[in-house]
Amino acid sequence: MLSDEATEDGEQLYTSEDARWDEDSHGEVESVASNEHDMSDVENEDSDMEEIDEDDDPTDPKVIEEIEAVQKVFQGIDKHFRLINKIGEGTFSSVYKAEDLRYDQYVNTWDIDFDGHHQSNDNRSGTYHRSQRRPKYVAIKKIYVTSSPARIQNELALLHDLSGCDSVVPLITAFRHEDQVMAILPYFKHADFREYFRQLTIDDMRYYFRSLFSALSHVHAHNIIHRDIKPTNFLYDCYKRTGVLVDFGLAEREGTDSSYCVCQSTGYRERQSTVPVSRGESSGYPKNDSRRPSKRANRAGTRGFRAPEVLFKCTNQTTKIDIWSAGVILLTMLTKRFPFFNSADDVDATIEIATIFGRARMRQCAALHGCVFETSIPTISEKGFTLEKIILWATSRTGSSASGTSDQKMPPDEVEAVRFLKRCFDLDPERRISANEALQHDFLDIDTSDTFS
Ligand SMILES: Nc1ncnc2c1ncn2[C@@H]1O[C@H](COP(=O)(O)OP(=O)(O)OP(=O)(O)O)[C@@H](O)[C@H]1O
Repeated sequence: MLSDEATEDGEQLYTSEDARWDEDSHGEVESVASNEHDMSDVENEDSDMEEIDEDDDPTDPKVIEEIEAVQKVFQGIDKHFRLINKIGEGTFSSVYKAEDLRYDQYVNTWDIDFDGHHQSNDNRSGTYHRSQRRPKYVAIKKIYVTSSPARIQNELALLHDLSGCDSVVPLITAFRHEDQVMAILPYFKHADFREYFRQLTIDDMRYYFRSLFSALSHVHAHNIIHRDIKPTNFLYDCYKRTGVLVDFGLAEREGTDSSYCVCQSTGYRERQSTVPVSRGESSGYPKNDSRRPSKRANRAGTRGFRAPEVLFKCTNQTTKIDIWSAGVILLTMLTKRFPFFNSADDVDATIEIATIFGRARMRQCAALHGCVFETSIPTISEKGFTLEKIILWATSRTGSSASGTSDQKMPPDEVEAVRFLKRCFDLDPERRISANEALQHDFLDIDTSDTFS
């Protein structure tokens, strides 16, 4: 559990179980820090130059001002962290890169680059002095005061519960001053998705999704829905071929916000499958429909990544909504188009999905959640298009009848990727592949022993 602790600076802090910021733990910390180190064990580290990064050079006067403001609010933070630059800004937070100045004084179980195995055998702590190693970086996520306390508490509690998986960001600690809250996370070096997604080979995609689905499998095993799977929330290192899932600001425990939806009723799917898919338009609508309460469901997420059941306001959403969003990332890579779906609202988003999947399947999907799908938009055909066709179109590999050419054939590894994509894009969440099943799929059947960690 997270608990309130007072620091030497008199701030009220939340501390996680590794007792970071908890001054009571300093007895142990001192003994850890005083362990002797075999210099030969840290030789490799010594030779590492301090990483120089474009992130490390704040030139924008606004950012410098912001960093000063943060230090003013959190008096004494500069003794713990050297704020370096702003590295991210989202709807709910600003994220700063900082050097962890007191790394050596704590047990750093969160550190996947933990240097313990480089130490002599009798050094159980695996820590050594600052001067003998590379600087350790953290990401400080300053959550905007507009987020409700319950939402902030939820994000921190979920992060805390999810610790222990290399592909999910661990929470080092968190602290609060009045209405200001900061979460301290390990810093993950990653590339901007827009800079690399067009260059990825099918093999690269296998590694990306193996890592992403490992994270999802861990999150879903805890019955947690992330709700905001998108490229900026999966920090991927193309060189190491591993990624880390971040941003649990919209995440929720499955079932928290749910109520009965017709998709749960026994035999409903069977009855649905006997409904003729090519029904004509409905015979009419109630003239005065204003007294019927509107359907309410959690729609949190990012446009373009919402699953159809979210768009149809299913009141019993499951972890499968994350699988759909992961599918959107794969479609983006295969088509080399970002953002692939670009609708401004949920109606347009439904139209975009319907253009691919066609009216017949959209009608069935809508009916599954007690909705009716009808449209007179001529570009939405009854059958839609295959995903192969969409990908070939987007990558200019289709033929034209005018020139008498036919579509190019996809290589077998791409066909396998599309087969996997179809499983992520099952319109019925119950039939959609789960994260665990995905890890067993041929597309993700790779040897990850050659990935760096
Ligand atoms: N641990 C980290 N290491 C490195 N960079 C990070 C880390 N955490 C976050 N970032 C950067 O900060 C950005 C914003 O972080 P995050 O998604 O947690 O905030 P947010 O306010 O919820 O964003 P959004 O509104 O986009 O969902 C990320 O896209 C990433 O570039």
